[in-house]
Amino acid sequence: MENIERIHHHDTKFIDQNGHLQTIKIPVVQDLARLKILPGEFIQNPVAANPFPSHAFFDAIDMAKLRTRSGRIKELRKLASICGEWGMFTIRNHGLDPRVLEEVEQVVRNFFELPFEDKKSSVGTYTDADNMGYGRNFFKSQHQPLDWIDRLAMKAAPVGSTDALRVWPNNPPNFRPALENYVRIGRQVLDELLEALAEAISCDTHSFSRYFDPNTSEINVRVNYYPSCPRPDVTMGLVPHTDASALTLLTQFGSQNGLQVFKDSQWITVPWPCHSLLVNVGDLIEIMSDGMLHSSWQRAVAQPDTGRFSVALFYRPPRGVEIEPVSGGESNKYKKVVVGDYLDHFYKLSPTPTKQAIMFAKFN
Ligand SMILES: O=C(O)CCC(=O)C(=O)O
Ligand SMILES: [Fe+2]
Repeated sequence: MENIERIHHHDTKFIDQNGHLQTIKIPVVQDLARLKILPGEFIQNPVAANPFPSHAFFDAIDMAKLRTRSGRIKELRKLASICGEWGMFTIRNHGLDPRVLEEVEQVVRNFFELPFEDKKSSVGTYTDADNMGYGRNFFKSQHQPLDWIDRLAMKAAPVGSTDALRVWPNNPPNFRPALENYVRIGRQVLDELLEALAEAISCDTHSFSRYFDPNTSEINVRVNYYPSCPRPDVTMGLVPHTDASALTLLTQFGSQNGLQVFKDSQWITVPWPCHSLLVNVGDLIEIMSDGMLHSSWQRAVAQPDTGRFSVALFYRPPRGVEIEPVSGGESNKYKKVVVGDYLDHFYKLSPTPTKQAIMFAKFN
């Protein structure tokens, strides 16, 4: 009993099957980790966690080479090959100063080190199920197994989109400037990669970038914290999913073996070093590229003796934009979709046991 009193709870809001807004209390994983407790709601069935890192390796895309006339073609070939195989790739020489990422790590750690009540008051409350703020998100029903994760989510673009909601922590005070710095430079990197990816599959340079607008495109920031877990073999850090973005830029720290991708009929640990950048292809690029690029089916596993953090920037065109697959021949495999319609469909359906949401944009 004594232990139970020391576990705080997130008030998690979700829309139930009847369309009603519900609130449920979900234990704060950081507290469970401190007490080394794994309640039954966290047990995933069937247990599919594969904590064994495989020997996979892929080389990082060298953005300095992409920026040279002589190196670009070769690097684009490498990009097409790695991205085609994995639905994701790592980058180096991207120009994002390591100090920017160090500051992100610092403020994220400082935030999670605050006592629960201070974390809560730092972020404030949010009143609907829009997945923003500190707590648990993407929750569907009381019967859903819980993931071993605490999260913090904010909208960084369009600028001012969450100013009315108090979802940016005000403690530590430099949290928002540090993250916004990462977003500002991260966006430049992603804009470059949108063009490179289009060229890599022999399409017009602007095939993907033309849907983005500096003033209205969206960037959501998600900080994922997977505290050390007493039973990583029976639970999951984050259930399998694709990202509902065009591209997602990620960095991670604390540990590096948490992210897995489903490839060649098995889950493989992504070869992604701490403090480096990973770019993940989301469903919207799969649609825009008419399936020539595919979004990765990914998940995160918890780890026994170390906590892990990842910070993800989800980049996508404005909700009202209609994206049209590049034409690859006689007939397209994917349909035109309005971004907002796709997102509504995606979040209504998720989580799914297999890669399903994308069928919404596919012929047959
Ligand atoms: O923690 C990670 O490495 C991945 C997180 C992720 O897939 C997500 O936030 O969508
Ligand atoms: Fe993801």
